[in-house]
Amino acid sequence: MAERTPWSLSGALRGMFGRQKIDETTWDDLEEALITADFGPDITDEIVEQLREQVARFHTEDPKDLKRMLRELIEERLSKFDTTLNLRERPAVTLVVGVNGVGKTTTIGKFANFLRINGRTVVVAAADTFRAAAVEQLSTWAQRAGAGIVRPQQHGQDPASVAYQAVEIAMREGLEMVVIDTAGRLQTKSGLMDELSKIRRVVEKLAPVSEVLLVLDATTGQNGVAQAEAFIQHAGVTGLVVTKLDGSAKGGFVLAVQERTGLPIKLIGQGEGINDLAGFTPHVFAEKLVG
Ligand SMILES: Nc1nc2c(ncn2[C@@H]2O[C@H](COP(=O)(O)OP(=O)(O)OP(=O)(O)O)[C@@H](O)[C@H]2O)c(=O)[nH]1
Repeated sequence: MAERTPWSLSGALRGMFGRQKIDETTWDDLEEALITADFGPDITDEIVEQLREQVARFHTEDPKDLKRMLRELIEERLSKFDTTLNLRERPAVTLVVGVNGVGKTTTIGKFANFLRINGRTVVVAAADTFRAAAVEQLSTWAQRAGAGIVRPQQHGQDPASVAYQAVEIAMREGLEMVVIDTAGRLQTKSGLMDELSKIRRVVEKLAPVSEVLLVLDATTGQNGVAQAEAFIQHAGVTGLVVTKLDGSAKGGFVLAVQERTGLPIKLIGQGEGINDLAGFTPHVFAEKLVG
């Protein structure tokens, strides 16, 4: 995981854990820190209440105990979801979806690189067939990652046919991973959402889709949860990727989005570099979050 962790609560909690004893100010400060970090009001209330109970039960007044309890509680809640990527099929097909500009193409570049480092053969499909710049951007990433690419043969070609071709090539050439980039779309545009269902249906004529990853930008905060819902309905999302955590103070978004959608976070993006992508490990994340 990258070193920069602006989403860590440690700064916000420093004053509070620096005091001698837990008192009412401690609880106010904790609540404020959790709200600021975008845990959302409901989860914040639940966490504060559970910690108050634990502190009373263990008769402790030591802020260090409270810090440990907070870390453990967040880890326990994050761990309720299975964050492992399911890439056992051959080829394993991953469809990447999300609204404009959240970081889909960048994530695919980093993901292809991650798979290559782990010894997998990869082909990416540029199923964003209207934006030539998007195809070029993906092509540059594919080259850097050492992955093959299937591009549209003409402007505006049916995205489903590009995805289909990529899977076909993977099957013919024995490539292990297919990662499909899709055009960014607003969750309100039903035509574009139907297009996603079509890509999926067409690909499934050849091979099952192993993962449908919905990319969410951490800086959008709770709004991201609303975005997720339409995609879950139309694209059969299996996991989330949270990007731009490096530019966000909203580490709590990770727990909020997981609990509110019921979908596991499978990858996190923390920068624009090819190595700035990591699998999601609740223990590591909770430790970095609470400090
Ligand atoms: N800081 C930071 N920037 C990121 C991250 N991921 C993506 N970006 C940046 O976000 C911007 C948009 O990324 P893209 O990958 O083009 O987003 P997209 O979702 O494919 O965009 P569309 O194709 O327009 O839908 C680019 O400037 C990326 O460099 C991240 O984890 N951290």
